[in-house]
Amino acid sequence: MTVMIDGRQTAAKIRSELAKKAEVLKNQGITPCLAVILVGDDPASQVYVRNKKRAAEKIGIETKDLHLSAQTAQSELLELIDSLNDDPSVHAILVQMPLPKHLDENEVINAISPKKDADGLHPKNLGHLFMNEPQALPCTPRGIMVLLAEYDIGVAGKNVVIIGRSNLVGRPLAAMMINVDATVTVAHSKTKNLPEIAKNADILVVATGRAEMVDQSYVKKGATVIDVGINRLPDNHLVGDVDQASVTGVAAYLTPVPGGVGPMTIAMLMQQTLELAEKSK
Ligand SMILES: Nc1nc2c(c(=O)[nH]1)N[C@@H](CN(C=O)c1ccc(C(=O)N[C@@H](CCC(=O)O)C(=O)O)cc1)CN2
Ligand SMILES: [Mg+2]
Repeated sequence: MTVMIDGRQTAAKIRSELAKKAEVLKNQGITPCLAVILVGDDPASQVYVRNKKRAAEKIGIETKDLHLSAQTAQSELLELIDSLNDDPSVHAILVQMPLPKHLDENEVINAISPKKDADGLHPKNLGHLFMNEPQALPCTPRGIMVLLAEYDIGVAGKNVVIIGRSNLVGRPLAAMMINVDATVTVAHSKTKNLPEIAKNADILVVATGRAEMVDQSYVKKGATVIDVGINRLPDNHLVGDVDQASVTGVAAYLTPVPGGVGPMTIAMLMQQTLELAEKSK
């Protein structure tokens, strides 16, 4: 039997706790505020930004909506970030990724004050994570750790295989897993014998960006499978990086797409915004 991990329900529970925290902050004279920067008109990014703003509103977090044209120059974006860094009414800043190709994402992330780093992607915050003294954390991997805890899936001493080495997911997740005593393998597109390596995992995290790539030949019986992928098929339906039908019955736990990791990313962004607002006191 495979238990489907309900990210929607877990995220909703977290959001209702966060609404109470936001109320407490407001009573202390702090209105938490998240600045959301979107450059260009990528349809998926527009949906994510809209969902983030909606979630913030419901919790009682103010948002500053900064939508820039796809032709925005790097210098203009950096100036905007500078002004938000200096604005005491803004507690958290996020730049929706990916940015248009002409922009340098690393330089942009580096420009955000680490104290207002809603996504936990600034090199200083990643450094804190690597030293196991976490400050702001990347939202998707943090959401995965919370989901595992919610379902009492132990991590210490487990073999964790992460397929994908992005700065957004794979690399920070590896650090988080090491910090709680997992044995971690990070695999990627150049990894040899990938199914064999994946089959060694007690917890398999798939963030390849390739629709339904991972089937049951990658999964050990009884493993936990976390699907980070979001792929829209030509018929408009959404699938993950895991072939869910193939893995069902083999995995003990599986995150669905949609409704698994995605909603947790947004809940963690809200949590981090409140934490940054709290620390600004
Ligand atoms: N600055 C950032 N950019 C990006 C991040 C990020 O964490 N910070 N992650 C992804 C996109 N993303 C948030 O930005 C994100 C993606 C998907 C979901 C989500 O809730 N997905 C739903 C399905 C939504 C749909 O119907 O399309 C689900 O999985 O159930 C939330 C956040 C890249 N960029
Ligand atoms: Mg670029």
